[in-house]
Amino acid sequence: MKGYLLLENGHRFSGELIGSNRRGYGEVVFHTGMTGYQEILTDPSYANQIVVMTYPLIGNYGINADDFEAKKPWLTGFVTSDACTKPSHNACEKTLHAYLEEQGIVGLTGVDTRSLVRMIRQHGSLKGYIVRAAEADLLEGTLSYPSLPRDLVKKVTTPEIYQHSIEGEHHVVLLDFGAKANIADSLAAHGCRVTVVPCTTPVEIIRALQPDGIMLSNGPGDPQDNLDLLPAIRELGEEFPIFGICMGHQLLALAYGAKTLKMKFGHRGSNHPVKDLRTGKVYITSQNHGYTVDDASLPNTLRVTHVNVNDGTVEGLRHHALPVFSVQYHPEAAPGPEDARELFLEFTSNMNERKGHRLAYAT
Ligand SMILES: NC(=O)CC[C@H](N)C(=O)O
Repeated sequence: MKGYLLLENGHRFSGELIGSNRRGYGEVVFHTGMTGYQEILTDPSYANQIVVMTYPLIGNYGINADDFEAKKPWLTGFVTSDACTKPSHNACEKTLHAYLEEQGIVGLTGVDTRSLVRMIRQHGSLKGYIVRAAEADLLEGTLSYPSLPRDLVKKVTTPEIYQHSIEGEHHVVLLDFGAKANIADSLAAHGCRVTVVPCTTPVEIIRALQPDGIMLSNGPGDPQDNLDLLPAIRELGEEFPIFGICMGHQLLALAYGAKTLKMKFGHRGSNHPVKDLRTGKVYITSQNHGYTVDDASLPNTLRVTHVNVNDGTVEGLRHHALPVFSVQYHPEAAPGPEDARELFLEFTSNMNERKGHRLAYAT
């Protein structure tokens, strides 16, 4: 069935509807990864966004049982140039089309994604609807393009505390702002027992879990919609090593008094170069964010450790005195390169050091 992506600037892009034929509304963003669409579909950070894949052929290895980043997709639409109907992979369980349909997500394929992405790059991010062609003419002119909801993190966070892994040398409490599964998996792979908690869990409850360190996860929407969560983050930083990823990085920066800004169209892809200013080393990283920490607003307590090689934006921060650090990119990748995995070692070494100090205090 024919469908359209109707953009708030009045432009429309045509294609074939796939998946659910429910109308989809969201901020239209693009991702430049050649692979990893299953992880992108289920990364909660895409809540209320319509994701356009710039790589033309998507769906060619189908959907498998292992690569989900969350139980369900939170995005509101998926746009491709060519969605493959005959996937081939030994782990493939279903087609992209079947998965979108089963999850109630609308997709649009056969779209001129090149010109769509050029438009987004020129104009900045745009909001849009995916609708059936039959509806489009009736709707156009009557549609409004409201801002995204401001409670997205609270919508996607776990409703209750749960144990992700029960064995491990270090106990990490993961504050779930919309966490990708691979963050907890990567912690477990680095010898951590992980307890996942709702983003609003009070500090006393976190303290009672006796963590060795705190992980602040990725998450959807504008970081400034979560100012109520900042006092707890500040308080936790006084007591525990902290590692923040993406939304976790932005909230950490806000907690110490920095500001965040909306970027023109963000960074979403699997090959963003990031430089570690301490070593001069460049990492190829996986990214998905539309906001950035404003380096001009950084307080004296925070140091920039990493910058984006393409546009110079802040990619990593460290507290000047506390074992608290964060990155804007995704060291857990999924999808993407694993160059930055060593940050998990930095976190476990901070937790070891804290244990050393505690032992020293005890003797
Ligand atoms: N992946 C993330 O955590 C994204 C953080 C935030 N929602 C942004 O777009 O910048």
